[in-house]
Parts: sequence; structure tokens; C-alpha cells
Amino acid sequence: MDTRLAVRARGITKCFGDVVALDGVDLDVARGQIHGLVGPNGAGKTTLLGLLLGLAVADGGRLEILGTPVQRALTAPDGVAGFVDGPGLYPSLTARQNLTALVALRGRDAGTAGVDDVLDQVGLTDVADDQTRGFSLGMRQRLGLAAALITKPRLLVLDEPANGLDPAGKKHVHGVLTRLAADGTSVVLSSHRMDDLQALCSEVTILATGRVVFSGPLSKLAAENRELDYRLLTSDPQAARRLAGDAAGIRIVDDTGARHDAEALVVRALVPALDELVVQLVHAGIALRELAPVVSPLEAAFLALTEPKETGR
Ligand SMILES: Nc1ncnc2c1ncn2[C@@H]1O[C@H](COP(=O)(O)OP(=O)(O)OP(=O)(O)O)[C@@H](O)[C@H]1O
Repeated sequence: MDTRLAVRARGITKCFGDVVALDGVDLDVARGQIHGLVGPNGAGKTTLLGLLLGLAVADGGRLEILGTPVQRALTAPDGVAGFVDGPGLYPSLTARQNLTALVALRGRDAGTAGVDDVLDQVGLTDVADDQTRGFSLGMRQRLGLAAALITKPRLLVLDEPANGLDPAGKKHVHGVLTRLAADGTSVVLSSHRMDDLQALCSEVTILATGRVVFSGPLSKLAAENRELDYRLLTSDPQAARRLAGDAAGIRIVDDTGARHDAEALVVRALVPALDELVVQLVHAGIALRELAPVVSPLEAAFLALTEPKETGR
């Protein structure tokens, strides 16, 4: 048992009939860490989050949550809160009534945060007395977060928490999660958005078809990625293309992106070869007006790790 870890999973398996949703998954989440779970559709993220929330029981493996081994029973482990597949709310009740009902359900002895306090934390004070029936997806997500916060969790488990949030809402929720983590709460969240993960998480676990293909710091994920496609805009596109064609370690790629631009040059290269190309362009009197990776290094690494391998047929 490791008390520094909020989650310690070893060799977790979970099947639904013939479908192997989780296939020997290991996961370590440190206390006070925001840990991202990513992977293509059907990779097993929701299944794993469901196990952490006690919504399902693993078929095999060992799971410790907040230092306590999880028993083979469908109960939410002590100190854990969150939701998968959207929060469960009573549509005919207001936001405040939903939270008050939750407090009542937990009983007088359970430590809870104040309803007004959590509504304020997630930015729903102005609509606290509106029926949740009329809430947008983003507002429901925020209320779901409030419902989790009211239980004062030590481990918060969230499935796509930024779903439906506008940019201001996302920033707000990111602020809430970052403050919670700074106060020692661990957060495990799934997301398809690399920019959200980069903004929030110190570590990520990438799942692909039920297996862990990467787990560790985001910086390591970026560093592990090798060649990337870069888009260059220069003062002399033809001369730049000729130079790039002759440069060592540089491969010219067709620009088929959404921002297709005949003037743009897209090259595939390692960073040192790209550096050398930039130096050559400048020496040749060609001005470099724009240089950026076509997709972010993290997204490129994610795609490289999760895309099905070519079978060669
Ligand atoms: N209750 C269930 N009954 C049958 N199969 C299930 C069930 N829940 C999940 N699965 C299957 O298990 C696999 C993993 O599903 P899961 O929902 O965990 O993936 P996910 O990574 O959350 O996907 P997404 O990004 O689409 O939400 C999928 O093949 C899915 O069809």
C-alpha cells in the first residue's frame, strides 16, 4: 500500500461479454495531482473512471484508492466523487435544490461543503434558483462539478469535464480544479482535448484498446515524439522550396491541411534539421514570416501512439 498515491492500479482487467474494455491496466495517480486520461473512442477511459467511482467492479487486478484496497462491491470508495457520462441531476429541481437534496441524502454526519459556496465556486450563483431542466450542457457540467465538490472529495473523477463549456466557463473550471489540486485533492479526468490536458495536467495516461501505451509527465510525451510536420511562410516561396528540397534531413510534404495555402511550405523534420534549414533560408536572404508545427507536439505523439499500425497488406 502506498499512501502517497491517490490511485494505485495494477493489472486491471474488465470485459463486457467478448469485449475486453481494460486489458492489464496499471495507473498511479499521486496525491494533489491532476492526471489526464486520453485515448481514442472505445479505448476504455470511461470504464476505468467507472471503476474509480465504484460504479463497476474490475474482473481482475488490484486497485487501491486513497490507500485502501477496493473491495469487490459496488460502492463509491470513501473520499471519491465525480461523474461519468454526464452528471445525474433532477430536472424539475433548481440547482440549489439538487445540491440540498444531495446533502440530505448523505446524512447529517457526512462532512459537506456549503451549497452557496460550491455554487459560487463553479460560477452558478446567478442561476441557483432556476430549474436545471433548462440548463445548457455547460451549466449541467458545472452543476455536476458542484455536486462532487459538496462532498469535499480527496479524489475527484471527471469524464470530459470541459464538455459544452464556453472558453470563459472552461477557464473558470480549470481554475477550480487547479486550486483543488493545490490544496491536495487528486483529480483524474478524461479528455479528448490536448490543449485542455496541457493546460491542466502534470501527467497523462494514454489508453488504446484497453491498454496503457503511455503514462507519465506531459513533457516526456512531447520529448518522445520525433519527426514533426512544420509549416513555413517565407518572403520567397519558390526559392525556399528549392532550398528545402536540397537540405539534409528535410522532407517536403504536401500541404493538404485545412489552412491549405499555395505559398506555404510544409516540411517533415527533426528539430536540428529544421534549425539548419532556417539558418540557410536567412543566409540566402529569404525572410521567415511564420513557422509552426502543423499539429502540436503532444497531439502528434498521441496520434503516433494510438493510430492502428499498418498491417502491410
Ligand atoms: N456496459 C457496457 N456493455 C458492453 N460494452 C461496453 C460497456 N461499456 C463499455 N463497453 C465497451 O468497452 C469498450 C471501452 O468503452 P469505454 O466507454 O470505456 O471507452 P472510452 O475510452 O470511454 O470511449 P469514448 O471516448 O468513446 O467515451 C468499448 O468497446 C465499449 O463498447
